[in-house]
Amino acid sequence: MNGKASSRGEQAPRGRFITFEGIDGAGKSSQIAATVELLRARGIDVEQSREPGGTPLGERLRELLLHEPMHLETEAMLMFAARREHLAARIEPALAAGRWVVCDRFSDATFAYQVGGRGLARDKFEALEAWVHPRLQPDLTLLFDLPPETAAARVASTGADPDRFERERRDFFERVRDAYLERARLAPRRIRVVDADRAPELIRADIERIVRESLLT
Ligand SMILES: Nc1ncnc2c1ncn2[C@@H]1O[C@H](COP(=O)(O)OP(=O)(O)OP(=O)(O)O)[C@@H](O)[C@H]1O
Ligand SMILES: Cc1cn([C@H]2C[C@H](O)[C@@H](COP(=O)(O)O)O2)c(=O)[nH]c1=O
Repeated sequence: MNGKASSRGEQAPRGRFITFEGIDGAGKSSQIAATVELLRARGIDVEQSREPGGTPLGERLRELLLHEPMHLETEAMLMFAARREHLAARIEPALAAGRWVVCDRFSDATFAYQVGGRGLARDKFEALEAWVHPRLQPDLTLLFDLPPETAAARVASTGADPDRFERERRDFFERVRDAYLERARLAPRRIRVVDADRAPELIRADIERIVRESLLT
């Protein structure tokens, strides 16, 4: 389970890939930390990462993506460029070595934000996804669902300068939320919708149960 190679040189079982998704301010960050802690307490070797980002190049692309105005297709392609690097440099090697990867966002975010929020053509998203990760999908995706006005109030309460996405209007986040829920309907076994409009302890308990039932039994 912990991904270390055995002394007899047997191949470690492939690690598991868990992603967290939701609109900005959904409350993923602290729940990701708690999930990583839960897995480590079980003796699982876990890498935590995020998108866009997760590699030195990906983090530089993140700076551009979050702060530099750009064409919608440029935005989608840069998201997938950062993802390609992330897969090659971190995700694939970790999974192959038996380590688990817990990642803040993956391609469901591109479907939600670029297709749903911005109106990118679906066939362009599908072509990029098929090119960059034709076979890989997360083993489990936790989709934090809540009304955009609640999420916006949470973002505002942090007092941090909002980035290019956080400055979007409520109707943008309504479309992003709808696209996430559509994606969840298309992959109900993989994408589990979590009611994020609740106290953190209740959300945490739900996530523990889902992770246990889906991946630890
Ligand atoms: N269940 C909750 N109830 C109320 N406030 C919460 C809850 N979860 C998180 N928050 C608060 O909301 C703010 C945003 O949370 P957090 O940074 O975890 O969201 P996020 O989903 O990671 O956001 P982003 O995607 O924008 O980085 C923080 O101030 C956090 O303390
Ligand atoms: C992976 C990915 C992300 N985004 C957007 C979503 C968020 O607004 C930012 C990332 O910041 P976070 O708050 O740290 O999650 O990027 C996107 O539009 N498309 C994507 O594929």
